[in-house]
Amino acid sequence: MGDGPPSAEGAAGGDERVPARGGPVIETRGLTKRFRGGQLAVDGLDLSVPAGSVFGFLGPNGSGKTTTIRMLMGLIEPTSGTARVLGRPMPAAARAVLPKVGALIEGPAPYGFLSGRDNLLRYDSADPTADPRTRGARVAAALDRVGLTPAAGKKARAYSLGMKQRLGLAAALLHPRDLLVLDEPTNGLDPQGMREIRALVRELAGEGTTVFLSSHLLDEIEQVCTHAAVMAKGRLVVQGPVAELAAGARGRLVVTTPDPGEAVRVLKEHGVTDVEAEEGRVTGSLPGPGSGAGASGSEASGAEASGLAELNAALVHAGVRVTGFGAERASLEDAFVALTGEGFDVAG
Ligand SMILES: Nc1ncnc2c1ncn2[C@@H]1O[C@H](COP(=O)(O)OP(=O)(O)OP(=O)(O)O)[C@@H](O)[C@H]1O
Repeated sequence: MGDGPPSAEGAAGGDERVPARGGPVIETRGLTKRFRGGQLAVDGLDLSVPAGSVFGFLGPNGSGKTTTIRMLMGLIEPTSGTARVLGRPMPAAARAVLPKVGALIEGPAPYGFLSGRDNLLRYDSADPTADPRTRGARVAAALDRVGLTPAAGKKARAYSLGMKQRLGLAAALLHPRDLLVLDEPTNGLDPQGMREIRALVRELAGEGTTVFLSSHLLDEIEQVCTHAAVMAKGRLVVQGPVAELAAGARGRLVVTTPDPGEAVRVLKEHGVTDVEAEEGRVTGSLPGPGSGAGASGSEASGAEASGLAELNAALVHAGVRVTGFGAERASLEDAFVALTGEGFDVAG
């Protein structure tokens, strides 16, 4: 807040390049923000968001997500580094880029004394490029899109948080957009509200809109995103397709047995770490692909499979009765923990 207005378009040399088809919709190089108090909120960020992706920007509270989004939208200037959105430099090209971007940042703030419909009419009329003759139809379509038609005439102050969030999305959807940027779109919503927003995001992505959404919820990213970047303390930990990120983490071994004590001993002897036993179920971290095995997902799982066979044989050889044996697929949370050495501890 109060970090100065975005500079006028053209200040950075009027670069007119448009992203190649399939090229990044958002691209940053060394993007850094140090606030006046000295707080380094974003530190040397290199982000690349492919066209057509649903890109999850993941990190615990305070990891720099909102600050990054504010720089991408030209709301604050970076301390150093560059950001390009839809192929144009930000904040220099903000006036040309922002009409093509729908954004929902820092929570919805409709006028409580106006109905949902009137909020959208007011919002649309503030847009000099919006044709007043088609305003009513545009607003009705946006309300319909987010499922607010039945509540369109209600004062926004009577809306639940989920309804306000949907109203914010409707405002972002008044015009067709190349990119949607949503900061914590499901924050504070109940499970039903979350499902509705996620379904909407999937629908929009299915129509070809690139969606960039921040979240501190790992399972949310796994459910809706094709790609993700993980932030911790202002720095990028990793980015890539979600399937690859999860595959990079080691799965967890699960053995079901009536002899848990013996199973624990044998597994530990064979290099399984972090072994835990509870009620006939023993779990542990697999000796992973890290040591010597190939780095790609398929090679790693090959190495993992042969390790599994040996562990199973060792258990049987030691006379441990095994009723179930296998590896649970690693989740994005496992990947995060493996990459940062920290739990993904979220306060809310
Ligand atoms: N205007 C500001 N002045 C000083 N420090 C700030 C400012 N805005 C954010 N910060 C600090 O920068 C860091 C990153 O904050 P940011 O809001 O970007 O994180 P976040 O990942 O979006 O977290 P949250 O989900 O809680 O918003 C935090 O330590 C925060 O206190």
